[in-house]
Amino acid sequence: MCAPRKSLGTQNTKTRKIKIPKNHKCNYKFHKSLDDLKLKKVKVESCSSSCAKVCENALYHMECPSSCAGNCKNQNFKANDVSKVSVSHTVSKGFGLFAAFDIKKDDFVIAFTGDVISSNEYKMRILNYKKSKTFPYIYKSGPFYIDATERGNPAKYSNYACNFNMRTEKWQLDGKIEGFVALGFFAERRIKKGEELTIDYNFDEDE
Ligand SMILES: C[S@@+](CC[C@H](N)C(=O)[O-])C[C@H]1O[C@@H](n2cnc3c(N)ncnc32)[C@H](O)[C@@H]1O
Repeated sequence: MCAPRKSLGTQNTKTRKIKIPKNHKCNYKFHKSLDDLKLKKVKVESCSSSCAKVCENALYHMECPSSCAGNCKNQNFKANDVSKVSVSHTVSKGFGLFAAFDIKKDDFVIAFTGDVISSNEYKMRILNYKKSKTFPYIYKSGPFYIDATERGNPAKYSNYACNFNMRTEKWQLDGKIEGFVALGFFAERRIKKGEELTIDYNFDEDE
């Protein structure tokens, strides 16, 4: 049977409204408690090849630094472009994410963004969300969590499907704390405009 192994939970989508910020540039907000850990920052070198979609950094799932030349194609997370998607109601799953254009296989679709928090902060927030009956949009990111509940982008509306059409990749970003991995949704196959965009909720199961 095709079913997600993680609990899907419940939520009230009838009373919620969806706002998609148009210029959502500030994609990750690292919680202040992470400063106390005095973690090193990741240093990604500019690549010597021509920063194509498959430059040497991209092959190792590392986004190129800003210092790479103007034509660099490996800047997906910094760009935080949400123009390839739209959010609409589905028949039976609440809101869902949909392709606003045809998308080629292996193309970057959208990053899952939000507050980057420690596991202690995660535990506190989960309790508070429970108390306030707020549905939590949270995924694990290495030893941290990304909480999109208050500050996420449309990626948080991705529903689960066992024959998902977006795979989740974990990328390292220049200047961010060591251990943090950004979650990017990439087209697993060619996707037609209007198709619902879905992921596998079990992508972090091995952690
Ligand atoms: C991360 S949210 C996805 C967006 C959500 N549909 C919404 O309206 O906010 C996860 C929740 O969506 C619903 N969902 C996701 N995939 C589903 C599926 N395949 N079938 C039924 N409900 C699903 C469940 O309520 C789940 O807890």
